[in-house]
Amino acid sequence: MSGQIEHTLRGSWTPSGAAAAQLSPSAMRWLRQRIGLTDTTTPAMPASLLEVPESALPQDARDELAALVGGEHVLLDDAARLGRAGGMSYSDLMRRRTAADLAVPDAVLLPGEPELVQGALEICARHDIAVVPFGGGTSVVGGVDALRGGKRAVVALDLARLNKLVSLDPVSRVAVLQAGMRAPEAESLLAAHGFTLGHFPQSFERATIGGFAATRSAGQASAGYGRFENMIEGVRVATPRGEWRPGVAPASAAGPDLRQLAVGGEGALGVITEVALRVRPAPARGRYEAFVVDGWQAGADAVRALAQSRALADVTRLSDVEETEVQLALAGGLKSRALNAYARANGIRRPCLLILGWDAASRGELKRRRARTLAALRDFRKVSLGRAVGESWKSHRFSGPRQRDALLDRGVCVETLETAAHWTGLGELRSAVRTALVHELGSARHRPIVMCHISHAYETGASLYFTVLAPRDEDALEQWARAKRAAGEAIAGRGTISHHHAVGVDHRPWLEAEIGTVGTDVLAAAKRAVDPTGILNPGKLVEAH
Ligand SMILES: Cc1cc2nc3c(=O)[nH]c(=O)nc-3n(C[C@H](O)[C@H](O)[C@H](O)COP(=O)(O)OP(=O)(O)OC[C@H]3O[C@@H](n4cnc5c(N)ncnc54)[C@H](O)[C@@H]3O)c2cc1C
Repeated sequence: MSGQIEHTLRGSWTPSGAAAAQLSPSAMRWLRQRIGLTDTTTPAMPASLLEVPESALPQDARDELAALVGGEHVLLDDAARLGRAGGMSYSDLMRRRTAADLAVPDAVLLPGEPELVQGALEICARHDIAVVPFGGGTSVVGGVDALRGGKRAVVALDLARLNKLVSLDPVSRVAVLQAGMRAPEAESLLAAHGFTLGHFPQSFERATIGGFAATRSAGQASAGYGRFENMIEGVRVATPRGEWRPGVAPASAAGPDLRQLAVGGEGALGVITEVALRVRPAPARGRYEAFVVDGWQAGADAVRALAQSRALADVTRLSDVEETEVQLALAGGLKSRALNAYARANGIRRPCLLILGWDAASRGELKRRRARTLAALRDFRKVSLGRAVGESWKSHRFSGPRQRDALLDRGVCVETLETAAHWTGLGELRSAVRTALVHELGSARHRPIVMCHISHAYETGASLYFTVLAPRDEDALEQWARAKRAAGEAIAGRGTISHHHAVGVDHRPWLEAEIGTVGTDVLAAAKRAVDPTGILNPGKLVEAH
């Protein structure tokens, strides 16, 4: 794992692209057979083949912005602009591979202080220029698409230079971090003081503190450390109307919690420049282990039992039969056969992988917490696969995007989507989404794999995270757009359109059905209050009018 992947790299996760993945020839043979893939290769396209329109940023605005942030921090070159053109969804990556239309910003701004972000917004508002806040650029819902929204031009406001630890209060255990700091840097700065945030999404290597806050991100250890918004004590936000800093105490009854307008505001309700975060002492001990349980429903019941008896491990992750099969097959066919034989010998017919991981301050605490989790699972049939499989999951937990690069090169349509619901409706939600995806992506030639896991569980329900693997159509963008539409329709009325990826552009068609007309009006009113002319991230989450 590298903590320093250049976040303006857009066509692949790491500079070495597919070569960074460990996909063996036997894994690829298995996949070809399983989904009906033909032997095509579609490597990433060089950036020089992508079209970059001339910058539309007016000269007077350019001069004012350069005077404010420094001429060297207003970038107009093609590489800088392409480096902030879109996020990291399958569609974003395919647009790069097929040289389809990219929404390229007219310029990139790199302010170095919160006051300069504020100043830049005021200049952009005066010149009617749209502003897209850009953190790590890992959005998978079109959140950083450089949409102009009828404005004269659009700039990407890259927060990369806002990367300082502003303060650390070890007594209250509150750290104030600037918004452009990336997760690995945040963890290593906090580790130097003996603390951790405990936020480990799969996008950890590239995503930023501001991006996590703006999208209400959820990390793999959310059961132990909470979702990102649970860690937020306060935010500093720049808006075209001026700066505000909601959040002065750990809890407050001074009206609705206004922090939540910036947290989850997706850059449409302000640019977060600093975040005050609850930190915890870095764990001295950790243990990850793996089990298989018999079938999805038994596994979901087991995770519910853990959540409802407050015995969840910090990482609690249940894969369905399909995901278990794929994980093992892509890791090496022999392992898959051996596991199935072992599971069957122990009475498990439909193995579903359950990963449990605990962090603790001491050996004693680790022992107590593990015992509590295992006691809550006592009545569920399960077979232990031991620590090696659990620790291997942990050490590969950021490798998914590398594998995705390799699959993209080989003509696979590979994408994820997520939702959440209460326990009562979770089974129906899973079936509905699965059915929709299999129907849309399947054909006589194509046999898609639709897999699912639970990685965030609550007393009242859980998230569902789907991954699809299917042979790619001629028109890759339309193929996925159809599947995504079908999944969105299946989710509407059964669960939330997003548990942690946010709304962006892609989920807007379903937002009103979820929050109602009154909810949409409340969001629009908030938008008008902070951004009267609608320059902030047009086309995402909410419009001003
Ligand atoms: C391979 C992969 C795995 C992922 N895994 C997870 C996961 O496990 N959990 C999870 O929650 N998400 C995951 N995501 C989604 C994504 O990483 C998260 O949404 C993350 O929070 C985005 O952070 P970022 O810094 O990259 O934000 P960006 O992508 O740069 O921005 C995301 C949105 O927030 C806005 N924004 C960014 N910074 C600011 C700011 N300072 N102020 C205001 N608005 C801002 C942007 O305008 C945009 O709308 C994954 C994405 C990928 C590609």
